[in-house]
Amino acid sequence: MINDIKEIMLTREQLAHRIAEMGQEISTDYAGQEILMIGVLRGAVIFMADLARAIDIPVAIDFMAVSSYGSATTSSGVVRILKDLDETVEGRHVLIVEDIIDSGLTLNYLLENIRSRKPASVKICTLLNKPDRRKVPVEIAYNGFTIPDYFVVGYGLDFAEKYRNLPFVGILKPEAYNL
Ligand SMILES: O=P(O)(O)OC[C@H]1O[C@H](OP(=O)(O)OP(=O)(O)O)[C@H](O)[C@@H]1O
Ligand SMILES: Nc1nc2[nH]cnc2c(=O)[nH]1
Ligand SMILES: [Mg+2]
Repeated sequence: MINDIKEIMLTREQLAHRIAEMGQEISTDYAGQEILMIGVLRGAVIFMADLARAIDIPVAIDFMAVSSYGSATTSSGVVRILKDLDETVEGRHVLIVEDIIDSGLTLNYLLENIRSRKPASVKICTLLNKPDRRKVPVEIAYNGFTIPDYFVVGYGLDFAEKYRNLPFVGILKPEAYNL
């Protein structure tokens, strides 16, 4: 598996260091309050597990799964909910947690959807941000790393469901795309 990686972009130490910083910043910003962290399945799971443990105020966690907005056909920005929240959002401080923001279409939809449920507040936290690929603007409150437009895997991010369990973020060798 590691032989499929051309280059490590973010080492496990860099990830751990930055996530500790993000956890402290979030704990300070929300001091005296409680957060509802909403992870977007499946990529965000690994990041969210580490981030939650870097936060030292009370957090509840929940997850949503959405369908991708379509590949070959149209990129309409319409996202379908495959798994909805179990928790109620009304009156709570929501932090949406993502592994990566690319076109912004997924989050643009999710943000509107969560806002319609009347949270006390809602902010976005992402590990990685690829601004070069943005199609719709997204306001990010907590951004781990801004990265150039390479397809990356590891630390939750997959290629065809593989590589999510790598402890670092890396760039695949071209031959690894040939399944
Ligand atoms: O900004 P966008 O262009 O909308 O792209 C970002 C989304 O795409 C990825 O999810 P994916 O659909 O690959 O599902 P996964 O998390 O299960 O891998 C990623 O985890 C984000 O949710
Ligand atoms: N695995 C993976 N999924 C993505 N979704 C949007 N950008 C990326 C990326 O660079 N890697
Ligand atoms: Mg994916």
